[in-house]
Amino acid sequence: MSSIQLAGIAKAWGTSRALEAIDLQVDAGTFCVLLGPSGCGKSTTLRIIAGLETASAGQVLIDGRDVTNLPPAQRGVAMVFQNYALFPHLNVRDNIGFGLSVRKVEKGEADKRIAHAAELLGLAALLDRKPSQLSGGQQQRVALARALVAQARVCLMDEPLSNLDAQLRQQMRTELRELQQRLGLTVVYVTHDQAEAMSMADQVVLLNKGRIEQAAQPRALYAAPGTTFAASFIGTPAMNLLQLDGGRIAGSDVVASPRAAWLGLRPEAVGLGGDVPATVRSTEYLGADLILHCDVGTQSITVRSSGEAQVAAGERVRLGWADDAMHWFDAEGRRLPA
Ligand SMILES: Nc1ncnc2c1ncn2[C@@H]1O[C@H](COP(=O)(O)OP(=O)(O)OP(=O)(O)O)[C@@H](O)[C@H]1O
Repeated sequence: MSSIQLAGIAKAWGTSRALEAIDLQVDAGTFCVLLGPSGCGKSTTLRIIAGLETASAGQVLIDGRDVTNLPPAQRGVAMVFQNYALFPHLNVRDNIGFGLSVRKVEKGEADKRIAHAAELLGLAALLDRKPSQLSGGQQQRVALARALVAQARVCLMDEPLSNLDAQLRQQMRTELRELQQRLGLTVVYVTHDQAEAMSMADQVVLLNKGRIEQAAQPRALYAAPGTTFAASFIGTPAMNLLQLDGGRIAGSDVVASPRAAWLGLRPEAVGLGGDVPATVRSTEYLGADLILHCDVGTQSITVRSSGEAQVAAGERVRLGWADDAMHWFDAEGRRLPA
């Protein structure tokens, strides 16, 4: 098993800075997700770990060994891309084994590894097919099998599920996570989908404009976002951020904290029945849940209520929340202690 460490990694193209001061520890055998909006530097970070991009400053260590100046092939990492990068003219067997023949792994050994990976990923019956005869999910598994036969202990994945439909994506998330745990792989996985990140990761690294905004276990990130950016990026619907004005929710009489600039409330932490008057602007019925978009003073607040609740747009309601459901942030968006 291999750990990964990034120390002071920076990357610039000319005057445009893509990454600054990235310090990161990925423990051996864990699943680390790089998460963030488009352009925040996720792929660049991954490519620097892989050796496909050189850092402008800083060091990459794999298992304590400085690999900063080593070419990709000598780093012991495998990579799975969004488009799978399969060869259309080769069958599944040869696609899986491609890297082995390049590295002159002996045929008997190569066949054994291919058979094992195919078995593990449910591809054994498909070895003679061409990629065009496979579903998206099967192609994704072939790309994964190719990474596995390389026997790299570090697997780097750049949005590997983004070409799959929602249902298959869900299924592959579970499969990938199980496989990673079973084989004890160290995985660094790039996505912009926070639900994917939260459901798969041991550690979520949230990036914003080339810096680490917060790195934490999914539960810790959800329970105590360190900034308003993290608060609004994680969770569906997103956390409500209510602007405060002189210790009250702006435009209302509702008393909040005099020292904070923002009050954060998760939609599921707000309930019907309380003493905060609100007007329902619109509703979204989702079966199990009813999402209410309400106005409190001049602020908008989203409430996740039970699907059984009978509330319609235009209604006046009263909302409430527990004291410990309140998150406070200062004017710069930094979390304040409760
Ligand atoms: N080869 C390059 N030359 C110049 N700028 C680049 C290059 N590659 C990436 N960038 C810039 O670096 C920043 C980070 O890019 P990166 O691809 O790492 O973002 P990302 O978070 O993976 O985004 P996305 O989710 O859209 O793929 C962006 O501003 C991007 O425009």
